[in-house]
Amino acid sequence: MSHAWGYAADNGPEKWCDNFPIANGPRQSPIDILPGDASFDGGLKPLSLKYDPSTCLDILNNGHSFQVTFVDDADSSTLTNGPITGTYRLKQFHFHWGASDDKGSEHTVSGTKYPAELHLVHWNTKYPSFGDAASKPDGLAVVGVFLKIGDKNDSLQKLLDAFSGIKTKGKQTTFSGFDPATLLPGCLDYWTYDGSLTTPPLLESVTWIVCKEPISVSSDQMAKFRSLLFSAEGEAECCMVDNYRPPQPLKGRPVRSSFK
Ligand SMILES: COc1ccc(C[C@H]2SC(=S)NC2=O)c(OC)c1
Ligand SMILES: [Zn+2]
Repeated sequence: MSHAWGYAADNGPEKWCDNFPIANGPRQSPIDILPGDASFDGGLKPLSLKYDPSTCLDILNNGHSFQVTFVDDADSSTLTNGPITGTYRLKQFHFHWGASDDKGSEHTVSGTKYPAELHLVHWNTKYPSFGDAASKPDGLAVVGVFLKIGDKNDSLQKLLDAFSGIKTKGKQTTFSGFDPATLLPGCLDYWTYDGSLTTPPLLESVTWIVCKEPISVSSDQMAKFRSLLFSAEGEAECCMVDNYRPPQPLKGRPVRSSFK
């Protein structure tokens, strides 16, 4: 496999196990969520997501997706309650999407793929840093939100309007005052299970919290996602599409729901 992992045939998800054997581990993500097999857990608390737009720092094309990064040196933007204990700080959010509207999400629901999926990445403040937390079994909590084709999403549009500055791999621009709460669905019912990062290093450190309700995105907006490039300036252009890992074996893990 070429050194750098990616999503192409020669370096994509089917090849990641060559350099990252945990790819075949016991708690890999994403998964296909089967609502009928999930167990309602009345002990699960509602999610408490409290985000401060002033902690929004920049927007970056990292060559795999685009991400918006937050200042995380204080408990300004946090996730508490839900299935987790303690306080987790928002580090970044990013997306996964397809080359067409019929695919793109990482998690699926009864085999249904959504055109895109948002990941809001939080780290457990019982550890000194994000990097340290990323290697611990309770280190990270990622909130996943599905995107479904429908009305234009004005909050997403603010991200898309910044794409001119981050078209190629490695490009980054300042991006301030964005409130990630505007990307959340109205209903915060969720499924939760123990999983992993969905890209190398595939660390099994994520408490997954997948929202049942999707947010909307228009087909024109999805086309704009696909205008980003995996490639760097000056390289042969490679459209940033199909940057999703397919569902992985559940291996006996319980999936709980916060709703009946
Ligand atoms: C510690 O090193 C990493 C590496 C990659 C990602 C992003 C991956 S993991 C995910 S969920 N979705 C993605 O695309 C990380 O995010 C927490 C952390
Ligand atoms: Zn992700």
